Amino acid sequence: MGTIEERIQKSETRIFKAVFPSTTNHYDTLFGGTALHLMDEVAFICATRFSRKKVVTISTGQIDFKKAIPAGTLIELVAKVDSVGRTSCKIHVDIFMEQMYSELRETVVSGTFSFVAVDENKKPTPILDDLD
Ligand SMILES: CC(=O)SCCNC(=O)CCNC(=O)[C@H](O)C(C)(C)COP(=O)(O)OP(=O)(O)OC[C@H]1O[C@@H](n2cnc3c(N)ncnc32)[C@H](O)[C@@H]1OP(=O)(O)O
Repeated sequence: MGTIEERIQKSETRIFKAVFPSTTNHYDTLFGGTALHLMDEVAFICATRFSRKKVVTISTGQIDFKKAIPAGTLIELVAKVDSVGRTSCKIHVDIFMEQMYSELRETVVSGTFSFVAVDENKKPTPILDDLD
C-alpha cells in the first residue's frame, strides 16, 4: 500500500462546486452551514481514502471564513491529511474561490477536521495497519 507519505499524496481529495442561488443566504453568499457540510464531506472522503477504513468525525479545529463567497462563483474544496496518530488523523481543508470568467482564484475558507477509525463495535482501531 506504500509509505505514509505516498498514502497522504494519493488521498488528497478535490471537489468542485458551482455556487448556485439554492446554496446561498439572504446576502447572496454561500451559507456558512453549507460550507461546513461540504468541508466535512471532503475531509471524510480524504480520511476514508487515506485509511480505507470506517472513520467518524471526532472534532473540528478552528474554521476561518476569510471572505464571503458570492453566488455565481466556482469553489474548489481541497482536503489533505495533515497529521496521523494511532487511531486518528487530522485533515486540513481549504476552499478556493474562482471567478467564472477570469483566472482570479483565492483561498476563502480553511479549517481542520479530525477522524477516528472505528471497528465493528464502533471502538477506536488503528488508522493504518498495512504499512510497507
Ligand atoms: C462520518 C460521520 O458522519 S461521523 C458522525 C459524527 N461523529 C460521531 O458520531 C462520532 C461519535 N464519537 C464516538 O463514537 C467516539 O468518541 C469515538 C469512537 C470516535 C472515539 O472514542 P473514544 O473512546 O472517545 O476515543 P479515544 O479517547 O480512545 O481517542 C481515540 C482517538 O481520538 C483522538 N481524540 C479524542 N478526542 C479528540 C478531540 N476532541 N479532537 C481530536 N482528536 C481527539 C485521541 O487522541 C485518539 O487518537 P490517537 O489514537 O490517534 O492518539
